[in-house]
Amino acid sequence: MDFFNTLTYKEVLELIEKKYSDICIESEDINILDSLGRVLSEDIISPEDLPHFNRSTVDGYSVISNDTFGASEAIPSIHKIVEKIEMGKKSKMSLSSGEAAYIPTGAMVPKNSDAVVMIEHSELLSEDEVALYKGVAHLENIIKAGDDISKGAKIIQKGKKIRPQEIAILASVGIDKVKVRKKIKCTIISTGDELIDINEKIEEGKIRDINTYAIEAMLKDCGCEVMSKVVLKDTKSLFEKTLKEAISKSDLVLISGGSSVGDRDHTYDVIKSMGEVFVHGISIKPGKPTILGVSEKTAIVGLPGHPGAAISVFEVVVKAIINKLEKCSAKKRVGVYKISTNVHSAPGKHTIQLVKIEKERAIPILGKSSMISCLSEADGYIEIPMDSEGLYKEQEVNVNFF
Ligand SMILES: Nc1nc2c(c(=O)[nH]1)N[C@H]1C(S)=C(S)[C@@H](COP(=O)(O)OP(=O)(O)OC[C@H]3O[C@@H](n4cnc5c(N)ncnc54)[C@H](O)[C@@H]3O)O[C@H]1N2
Ligand code: MOO
Repeated sequence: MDFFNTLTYKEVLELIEKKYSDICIESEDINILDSLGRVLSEDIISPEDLPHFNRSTVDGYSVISNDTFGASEAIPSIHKIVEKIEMGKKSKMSLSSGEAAYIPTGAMVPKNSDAVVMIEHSELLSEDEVALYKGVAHLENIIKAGDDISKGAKIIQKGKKIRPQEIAILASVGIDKVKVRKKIKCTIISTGDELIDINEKIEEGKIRDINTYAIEAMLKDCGCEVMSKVVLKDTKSLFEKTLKEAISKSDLVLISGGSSVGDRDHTYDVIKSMGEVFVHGISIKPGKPTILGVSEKTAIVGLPGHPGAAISVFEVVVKAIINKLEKCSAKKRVGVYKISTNVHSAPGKHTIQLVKIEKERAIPILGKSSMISCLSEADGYIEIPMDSEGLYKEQEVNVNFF
């Protein structure tokens, strides 16, 4: 007999897409330097060309390329130096045939010039005359206006999580503020008569509260804001009051423990009394007794109490919910490795197997989901789909990094 109405992992991901589509996190305008790790809520259109003038990519002599045709070590082309271009200044000249202008890397190429000869291939004959020992092709050593980014082009798509690379591109076209999703407001509720805080004296039968700390750290790592966290005894009335308050001030409530079907496991009933429960049981290992629900515009997740299971479910389920709420397109950081040994998986279950990377091999870390030591040893995890019988030694696997 099974008290759970277990769904497949794929079905759960589809329900996340459907059931949380009405929850939309508002946007705010922020300075680009504060936007690291935030999710863009608008497409970014470049207001200008980059570069916005033709620039030299080398130190040398700006010329008309045709003039240098056939130039070599034996027969250089001789040019009159008509200008010494300075950085940050507009070139004053328009080159005529037989002329050259000295130009530093990054400076503005004069009018009519279409190539630059590197300084290594030149010899000053006098103050205003230079011999060029190498011919250059049209546009050689020049980056043209708009070559990198053209005005009006979409340079970053909405939904992108901002990294230093995005800050660089925003700066390059003079954008100092962007619209991003506000931080998701979260509340953590941990339940369990046995739980004591980390600075209390340990007694037999008591368990130190790990999950409140781990969940807060994971939420912060995802860029969420933890509004409050509370540790409760397994008392239904207190649980109801706390969840009601949490729903009123949060976009996402994470509950740890009490998600199974024991007589002290109230999470399912309490969420149900306040809204809809659409998942109770997922065919994943670990993490079967996971609950997903929604009340008004708040997503509610009941995580299994075992810390290993709670963390695994956070990785594969809660992160998908966070991405959904923020409309974020970020992908997981994945590496392909060979597995060091055969791995058996649970038939009919989507298995989340912790691994560490050593000598370019993914090594499974075997232990129960209640064993916390495995987590810190792991560099990431692999997912073995429910229709697979396991993995063979040396088979290639995708490692999702923590
Ligand atoms: N009859 C069944 N029993 C259980 C099943 C099942 O399918 N049928 N599934 C097992 C699995 S798998 C898990 S995981 C647990 C999850 O149960 P709960 O979510 O109700 O979690 P608790 O019973 O409250 O706690 C389980 C375990 O984890 C410890 N725990 C709880 N909270 C914390 C915390 N904040 N920090 C550290 N450790 C915590 C708790 O002391 C228990 O040892 O259900 C199985 N049972
Ligand atoms: O979620 Mo449980 O073992 O699958 O820890």
